[in-house]
Amino acid sequence: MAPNLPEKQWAMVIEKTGGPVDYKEIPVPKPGPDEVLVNIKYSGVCHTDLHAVNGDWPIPTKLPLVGGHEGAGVVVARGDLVTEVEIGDHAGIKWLNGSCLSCSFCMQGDEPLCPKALLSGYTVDGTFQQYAIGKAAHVARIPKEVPLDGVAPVLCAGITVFKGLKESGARPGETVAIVGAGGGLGSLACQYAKAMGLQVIAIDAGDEKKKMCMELGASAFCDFSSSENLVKDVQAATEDGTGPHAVLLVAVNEKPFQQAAEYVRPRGTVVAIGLPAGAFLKAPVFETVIGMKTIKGSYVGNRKDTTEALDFFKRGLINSPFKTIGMSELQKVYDMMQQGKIAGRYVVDTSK
Ligand SMILES: NC(=O)c1ccc[n+]([C@@H]2O[C@H](COP(=O)([O-])OP(=O)(O)OC[C@H]3O[C@@H](n4cnc5c(N)ncnc54)[C@H](O)[C@@H]3O)[C@@H](O)[C@H]2O)c1
Ligand SMILES: [Zn+2]
Ligand SMILES: [Zn+2]
Repeated sequence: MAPNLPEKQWAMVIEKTGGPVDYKEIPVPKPGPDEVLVNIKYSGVCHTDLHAVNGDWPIPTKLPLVGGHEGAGVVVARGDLVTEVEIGDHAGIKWLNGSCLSCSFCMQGDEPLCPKALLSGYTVDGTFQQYAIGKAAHVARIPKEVPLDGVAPVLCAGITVFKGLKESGARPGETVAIVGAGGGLGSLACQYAKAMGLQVIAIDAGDEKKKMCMELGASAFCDFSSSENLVKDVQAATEDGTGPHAVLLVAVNEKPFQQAAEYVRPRGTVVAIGLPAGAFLKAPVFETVIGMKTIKGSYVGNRKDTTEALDFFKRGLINSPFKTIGMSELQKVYDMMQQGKIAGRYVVDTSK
């Protein structure tokens, strides 16, 4: 442990499921032998953090809990076994805090599927604190020339949509519908899709999100709140009217998970990423079979996806909007998120 580290730090903590989230002083954690301690400067706020507060999902969180899993900062201490990460390196703590690295999933680069995976801001404390712990093998290596506020949302939203687009099999020139395009994952998905040479149909609600999606490179916007027939509108937005080649579902609402298989093009792929509580996917068997459609899930990304997603950002290909707010005001972000009012991503500054 570096001698000049403080004993205490500021953090956002929930004591029980349902919140509230309190700004309080807690001890600075000490890294274990295979871990690093990162002085988090900025952390993005993902809808997953709100699911964790609300207890939406079938897996319980640890309690008390420090949420957050898009944390970007500077390595300030490391355990005795850590050789590949240096003090002073810029690093990111992402959703996958650690995995066993030796099970059959880890061995083939499917670390998110590891039965022993540690989840930041869920099963271990996350990044809504000034000093957070990550397994050295899993921390994201952030190039020094990259701004830590702007890169924070890449650490979950970016990696996840980048992986989802790869899983969709969509090729340059083809069309992808992004459902929930105005949110955190969606806004990054518009940019990654554009950078990959895909055409984007953005689906979300309201003029602010429409304007943002069009600026991010979408070629069409469908407003789910005012459309009388979304399936027809999405198909009509494609060149030959047969629907998009792929659909990325990043909305936090069950309805689009029951619609996407209807408007995806024959041979097309629906990729489910958003995790609305208690929701089910639905598809008409007849059209799915005779249209040879694929429906699949996609879950964050592995270490290689992380490096690649960060590299897109470093090359200046990803410029999704974010707003910065003091970490102590996290509850305000949750309130806006609950109401679907955030266009893009909020990033918290851990110094305030
Ligand atoms: N699979 C994964 O690996 C993974 C990773 C990160 C986040 N997630 C999940 O993805 C979801 C999205 O997270 P986020 O941070 O982008 O949330 P967000 O709140 O920023 O964005 C969600 C967007 O969906 C839009 N929306 C709501 N209903 C819709 C509908 N019927 N049609 C189209 N759009 C609709 C909202 O207006 C909003 O813009 C969350 O459930 C989160 O837990 C999954
Ligand atoms: Zn996330
Ligand atoms: Zn494993």
